[in-house]
Amino acid sequence: MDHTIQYGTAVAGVISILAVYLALRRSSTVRNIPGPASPSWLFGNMLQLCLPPTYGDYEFDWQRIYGPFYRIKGCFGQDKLMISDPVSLQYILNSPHFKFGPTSENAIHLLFGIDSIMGVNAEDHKRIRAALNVGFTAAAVRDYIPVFEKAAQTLTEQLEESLGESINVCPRLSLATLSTISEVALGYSTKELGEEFMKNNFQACNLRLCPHKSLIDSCCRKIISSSCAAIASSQSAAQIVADAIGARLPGWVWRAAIHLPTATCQAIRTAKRLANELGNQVLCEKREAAEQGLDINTDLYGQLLDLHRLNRTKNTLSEVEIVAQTAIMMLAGQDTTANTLAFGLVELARAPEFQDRLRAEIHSALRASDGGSALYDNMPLLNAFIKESLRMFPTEAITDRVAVKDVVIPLTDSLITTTGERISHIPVSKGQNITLAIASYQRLESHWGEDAQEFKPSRWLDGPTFKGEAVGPYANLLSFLGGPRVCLG
Ligand code: HEM
Repeated sequence: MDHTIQYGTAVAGVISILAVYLALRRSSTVRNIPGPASPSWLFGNMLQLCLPPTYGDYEFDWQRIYGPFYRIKGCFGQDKLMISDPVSLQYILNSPHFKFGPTSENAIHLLFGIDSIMGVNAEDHKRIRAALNVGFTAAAVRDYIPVFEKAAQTLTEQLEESLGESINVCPRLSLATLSTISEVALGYSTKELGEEFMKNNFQACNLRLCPHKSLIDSCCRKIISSSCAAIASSQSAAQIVADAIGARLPGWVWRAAIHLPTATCQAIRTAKRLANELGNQVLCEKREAAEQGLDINTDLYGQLLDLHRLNRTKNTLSEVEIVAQTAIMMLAGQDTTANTLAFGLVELARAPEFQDRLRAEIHSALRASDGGSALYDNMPLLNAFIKESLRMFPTEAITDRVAVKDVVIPLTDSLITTTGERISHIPVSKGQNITLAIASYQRLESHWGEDAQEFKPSRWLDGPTFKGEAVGPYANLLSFLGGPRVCLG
């Protein structure tokens, strides 16, 4: 009898849990957001999103059909929200209720370290950003111009030497960006970085696990020309499933897995070791130089060390904290910048007339500068070209976030759910996976106009470029994201 009661209670319990689950499933707003049908339970819409023949083949169509806020299926039937609505994006990027998706978070910890600017959160993040900012103010960047010009000159000479030959510009652009970053951040030339570091940094940039690499991957499929073979996508269906499984594993499994004898784990371990050695070596040399009374305020690390030694502001970093930024500093800006330039060059090659006008503008500005640095802000065509390259080819085309608590996301315009309800806010539960669709946002016709899919620098010269909410730190673009974690560089 007792057993029958216990059995009955257990069955009633299971049925109640099931009923609550089904009720929640039914009432889940996310489930009722319209979106494309899922072709498979295993992959959901992920193959269409991540491996289309050309970037955006499905994504941009979905946006046209369902608007800037829709639902797709991830692997194993998971509901994901795809968001390109400017009001929602602005809200999410500035809200403390969202964090990196689990795969990005674990990859950041492994590759850049938990004490790097991308690995820390809340107050620590604010403090490290405030400290690093000395190297990224408008005045600091103006001081870097001779370094940028030297790198551009070297690259131009190399390209001129290979006139008439078919060459891959991507590794050269990558080398040029690494050399400028190394010089302005550490005061090191690429020669001083050493062969092993350089080789490993290129490899680490290309690791599929590298948070910036996955961004670049998703964007590279946009390139139709084979001239950028070096930055061709390395994603595959197996990797998409592996990422989905990895996202469900706790952090300790990731930390344990890094010791596996695979090529990827080996490359990550080496990248971290080399960055640590480099950071320590640079600080040691600067400490000695300062002790000899030399000025070390000539690059970012010198300034950070000087501020720490003299304790001039409350935002100083300890030597250990400065060293911990080396991996992110050397990786974050290299391929992001190089690939943006590569996409821009492809568009220039396609538009010889525009190329001629741009060249004329640059030559005239150089003549006006009379041997000094050209005034880049006074080159409207060049600035329009840069903005349009960033708009069309954001290196972070999509990026994932997770809600850390139940939260309500605002929308620009209301939408009608699959149950016929009109809603102007979307309630999402803690743990909800969200994809910030940056490339889609930057081609939103309601925001940028009917020609949003066209590469058209003139849009930046012909009056108002966009309608509605302004977002992002630069030119209303989200290529550098926004909010407290906006790109530092
Ligand atoms: C065209 C060039 C670049 C693009 C498109 C770009 C894009 C981005 C994006 C989208 C993020 C946000 C990542 C996320 O939170 O998911 C980011 C963060 C970051 N970027 Fe860049 N980046 C560029 C160049 C650089 C350069 C040159 C540097 C410095 C050397 C740099 C340093 C950083 C750092 C340190 C962060 C982390 C900021 C934080 O978490 O507070 N970036 N970048």
